[in-house]
Amino acid sequence: MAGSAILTADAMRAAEQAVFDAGVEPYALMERAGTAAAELIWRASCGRDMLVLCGPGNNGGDGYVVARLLAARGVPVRVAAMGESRTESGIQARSLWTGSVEALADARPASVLVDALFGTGLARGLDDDVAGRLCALAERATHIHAIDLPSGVATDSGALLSPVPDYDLCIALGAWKPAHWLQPAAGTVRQAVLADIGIACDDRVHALMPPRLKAPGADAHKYRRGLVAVVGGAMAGAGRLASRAAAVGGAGYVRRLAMEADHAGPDAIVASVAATPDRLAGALDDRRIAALLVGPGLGRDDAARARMGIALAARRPLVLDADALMLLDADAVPPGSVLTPHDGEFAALFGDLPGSKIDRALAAARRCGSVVVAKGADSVIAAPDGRAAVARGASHWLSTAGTGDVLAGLVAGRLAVTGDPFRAACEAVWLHGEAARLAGAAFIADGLIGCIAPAIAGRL
Ligand SMILES: NC(=O)C1=CN([C@@H]2O[C@H](COP(=O)(O)OP(=O)(O)OC[C@H]3O[C@@H](n4cnc5c(N)ncnc54)[C@H](O)[C@@H]3O)[C@@H](O)[C@H]2O)[C@@H](O)CC1
Ligand SMILES: [K+]
Repeated sequence: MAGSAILTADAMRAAEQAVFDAGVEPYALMERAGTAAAELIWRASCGRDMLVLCGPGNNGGDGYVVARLLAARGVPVRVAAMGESRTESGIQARSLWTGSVEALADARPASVLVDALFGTGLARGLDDDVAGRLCALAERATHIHAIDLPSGVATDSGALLSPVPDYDLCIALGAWKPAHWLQPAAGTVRQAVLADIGIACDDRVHALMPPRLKAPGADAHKYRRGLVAVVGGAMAGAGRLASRAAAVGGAGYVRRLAMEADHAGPDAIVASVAATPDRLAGALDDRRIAALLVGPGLGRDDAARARMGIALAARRPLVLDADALMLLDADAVPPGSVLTPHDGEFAALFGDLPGSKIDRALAAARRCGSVVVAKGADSVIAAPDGRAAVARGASHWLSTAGTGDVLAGLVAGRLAVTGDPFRAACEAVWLHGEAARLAGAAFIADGLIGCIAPAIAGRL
C-alpha cells in the first residue's frame, strides 16, 4: 500500500519528527516539500502570473519556497502574507524570498492563486476577513492550488471550519490526510495529488486502491468459486438486485430465498420459496454457503426479525445490510461479519460516536468484531484490527434507489470468492465505484449491475 497512507495531523507530526531524528534538518524537509509542490504547480500553471498566500506557520514556509523556485524559473510571482513567519523553518524560507511581500488585505488578484496559508496546524476557522479575502482572490483566479490542504478544512475530520473556495489542485505533502478523502473537505478539491517527501508512513489507514483480481482458474467450478445465499423479504426487488450483483461480482452460484414465487430475474440465479422458518432454516443448512446476505428488502416486522434470526443462527459468513442493520443490536452482530450501513443505519446501530468518519467506523468495527463499510460520498471500510480504507470520488449518480442493494450483493459475491471480509469489502466498494463511473450519467441500479463486468475486466 505504499503511497496510500492517510495520516492525522498528530501522526504526520510524529512521522516528520522521525525524519528529523534520523538526521534530516527541519528546513531541508521544507525545501523538499516546497520543491515537490513547485514542480506540480509549474506543470499546471504554464507560466501564468501567480499570487502565493503565505500563513504564519510551516505551510506558509512551503509557500515562500514555492514562490522562490517558480520566480527562478521566470514565473511572474507575487507573495502576500498574513503577518510574520513564526516557525524556524518558515522564517528561513521567508528570508530566502528576495521579492516583496504584500499584506493579505491589500493583495491584488492573479491568474494562479497558491494557498499556503494553513495546513495541518489549523486550530480553528479562518478569521472572517482572512476567509473573505481568500475566497475573493480565488474568485478572480483561473487556477487555484492548495499546498497540503485547503485553508479552513479540519485536517482530521474533513469538516469546513470557515468558508473554503473550490480548488483545482491540492498537493498533499508526505502523506494523505483524512481531509483529502472525507467529505465535505474532499469535495472542495477537483484533483488531489500526493507529493513524496521521504516520510515513512504507517498505512493501516489508507486510500482505497484498485484491487488486483484473478480470473477463475482451470480447476474452478461453481461451488469452489463460491455459493452465495440471499435471504429475501417483503421487497423482492432488493433481493433480486443484490443476487444479480453477487453473481456478476464473482460468486459461482447464487441462491435467492424468496418469500413468494416470482420468475423475475436471470435464470442463472436459483430462486426458491423459503417463506416459513423451517423452509428457510433448511435452505440455509448447507455448509457450502460461503456468504449469506441478509437485509436488502427484508422488512422490519416480526416476520423479518424471525428471518434474520434464522440467518444469524445458520453460522455462515454474513453480510448485513439495510433492514437487518435496523433490526439488530450492535452486540448481537456475529463477529467476522461485514456490515454496510449508510449514515442513518450507522447511527441506529452504534449511536453518536465521536471523531471523524474514519474514527467512528473503526470504533464500530472494533465493537462488533466485524468489518464495517460506512457508506456515503466518502466510504470508509474499517476492520476490527485497526485497518481502514477510504474511498472518495464516487459518482453522485449513485444516489438512486437500489445501489445499496447492489453494493451488498457485491460484498457477498467477493466474500464468497475471497473468504476475507476486509478484502471483500474493499474490492466491492472499489468495483461499485468503478461500475458507477463506467455507467456514466443517469443510470439506475439495474444499469449499474451491467457495468460490474467491465469494472472487473479492467482489474484482471
Ligand atoms: N513540520 C515540518 O517540518 C513540515 C511541515 N510542512 C508544512 O507545514 C504544515 C504544518 O505547519 P504548522 O504546524 O506550522 O501549521 P500551519 O502552517 O498550518 O499553521 C500553524 C500556525 O497558524 C496558527 N493558526 C492556526 N489556526 C489559525 C487560524 N484559524 N487563524 C490564525 N492563525 C492560526 C497557529 O497558531 C500556528 O502559528 C503542513 O501542512 C505542511 O504544509 C512541510 O513543510 C513539510 C515539513
Ligand atoms: K494551504
